[in-house]
Amino acid sequence: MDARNVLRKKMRTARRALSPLQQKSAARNLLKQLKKAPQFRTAKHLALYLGNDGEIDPNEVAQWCWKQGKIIYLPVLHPLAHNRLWFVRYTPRTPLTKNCYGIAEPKSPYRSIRPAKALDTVLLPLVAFDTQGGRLGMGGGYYDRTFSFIRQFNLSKPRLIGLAHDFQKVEKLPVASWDVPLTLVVTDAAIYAPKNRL
Ligand SMILES: Nc1nc2c(c(=O)[nH]1)N(C=O)[C@@H](CNc1ccc(C(=O)N[C@@H](CCC(=O)O)C(=O)O)cc1)CN2
Ligand SMILES: Nc1ncnc2c1ncn2[C@@H]1O[C@H](COP(=O)(O)OP(=O)(O)OP(=O)(O)O)[C@@H](O)[C@H]1O
Repeated sequence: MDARNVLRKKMRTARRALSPLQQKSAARNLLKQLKKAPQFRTAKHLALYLGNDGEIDPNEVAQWCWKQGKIIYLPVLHPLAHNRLWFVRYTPRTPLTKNCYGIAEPKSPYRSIRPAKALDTVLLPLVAFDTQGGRLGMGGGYYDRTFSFIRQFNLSKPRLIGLAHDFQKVEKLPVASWDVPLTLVVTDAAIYAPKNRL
């Protein structure tokens, strides 16, 4: 197994070991930290995800966003384009179904799709992160492929904010040529902003 897979395994096991009570408290603290970030507060069209596999859960964030009148979206596995994501409107009444990984996603993706480039901010799940904007995901390359246009055209939007439990921080991740750097990482305990990216 290569070093990335060893790290993935270790972090995923640690995430899954959290109790429901620890998850609940982490989710609340995450919202507290996120509210301090202007890149989140000012976003109108915002993507997040449904917690899975011990990931820090953005459910509290979603509730708060709806109250604020923000419009939120969930990633849906693209039915045609290989390993890419679509973003579909998510409301408290959106019917969900499980995708091939067992992760819930909106049932009728053809309604209310928003192009990735028209999102203000994306909250990304991750397996491990470093404080220089590095992100290790589940290994499908979904987010990297979907947001490669940001680097390609040197855009400032959408802003990519990684969400994690604080223990998912590592010293330094190897950077792959296709990695799209994160604008920020927000955890239950802190906000990490890469030095040259504020
Ligand atoms: N909550 C959440 N939603 C998400 C992601 C995510 O990381 N978290 N994704 C972020 O990209 C996309 C889905 N990507 C995924 C990639 C791999 C696996 C996974 O569990 N792989 C298994 C084995 C693969 C298989 O069953 O064929 C594994 O590694 O154990 C899950 C999701 C879109 N939605
Ligand atoms: N922009 C891209 N174009 C082509 N291939 C890509 C691109 N981005 C990633 N990939 C491919 O996807 C695979 C998985 O990448 P990586 O291990 O970095 O995924 P990840 O960031 O951990 O996963 P995810 O984004 O799904 O959470 C790699 O083998 C890589 O070759």
